[in-house]
Amino acid sequence: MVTRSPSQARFLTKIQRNYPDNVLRNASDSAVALCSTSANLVYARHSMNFQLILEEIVATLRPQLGQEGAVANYIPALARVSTNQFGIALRTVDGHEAAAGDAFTPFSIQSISKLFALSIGMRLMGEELWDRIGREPSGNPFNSLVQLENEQGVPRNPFINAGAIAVTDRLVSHCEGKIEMLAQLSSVCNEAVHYNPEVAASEAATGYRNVALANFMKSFGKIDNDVATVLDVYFHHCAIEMNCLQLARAAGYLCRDGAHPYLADRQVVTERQARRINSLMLTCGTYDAAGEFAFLIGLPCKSGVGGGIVAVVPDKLTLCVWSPALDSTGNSLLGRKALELFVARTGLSVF
Ligand SMILES: NC(=O)CC[C@H](N)C(=O)O
Repeated sequence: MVTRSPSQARFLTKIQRNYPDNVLRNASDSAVALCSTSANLVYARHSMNFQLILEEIVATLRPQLGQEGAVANYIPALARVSTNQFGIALRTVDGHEAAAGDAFTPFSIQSISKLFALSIGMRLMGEELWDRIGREPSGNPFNSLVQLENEQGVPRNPFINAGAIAVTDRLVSHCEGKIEMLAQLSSVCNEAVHYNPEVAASEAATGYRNVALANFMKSFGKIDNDVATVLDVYFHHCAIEMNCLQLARAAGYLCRDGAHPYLADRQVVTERQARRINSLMLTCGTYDAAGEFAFLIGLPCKSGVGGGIVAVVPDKLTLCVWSPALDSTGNSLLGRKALELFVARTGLSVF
């Protein structure tokens, strides 16, 4: 007799509802896609070989490497990264994995860390976290100052720089921010992860806008701790290095209702919190391109200027794609194209 925790049982019921014949749980690299017709909803079985799909995406996009976009050169340590790289990896709810291209090359996770900082903040503080941080898309670049003045130092959402600095301030009040982040990430991706000290130092040396954002919020009484301390933690979070597969694993709790990707009986966040994080990723996770991402891809996504994008297919899988050349909104150009191809090829989208 298998014993299951309430969260595991809830999760299993949900999966069985979505997949009546349990194909996803039983077949190694197959999945079931929920298809709709104009008349009614039907469950259609597609045999999906995810490894093959990822390899096809790499083959399609590799010829476009280095043609368009630019690396984030406002952080000197990132300006040296070769644009000639592309990786993609995924992990399904039942732990099957696929990886292609440069999926094992470590890169700077940058703003993808905002996703994990938010998760830690929600776990530690619950609703209280929202006293000083909004939940609306900003419609402005990720490092913009303009809205803060009108909105009395309350950032629009936790995924722009001002919002993540505000989250980091709350973390500094509740825990050892740097240590907690590494502990959390190492736990959810099942191996040790590290900061790149050179990238952290490079950010600190040139992070004038972040210094301005933090001081501006402090002037409104919205930052409790010493600004330099908060920014030191924030810069270190951005400077964590991981590869595509590690990130696909680490974000796994977001496609399994908050349940830890590796540890039975352990929630990373609650089911409701996981749903809310996914909602914020969809509406705010790619800055002022969030509308375009929702329109073209329709998945909760979180990007970073290192060129990584994490995407969630709720109840099914988490995906990470990486290519360093960015578009004008700071999102990976080929990363976005890869996600478009993945959704077109698999039909896996929340819509
Ligand atoms: N969008 C990003 O990835 C921005 C993160 C970067 N470290 C910054 O603070 O500007």
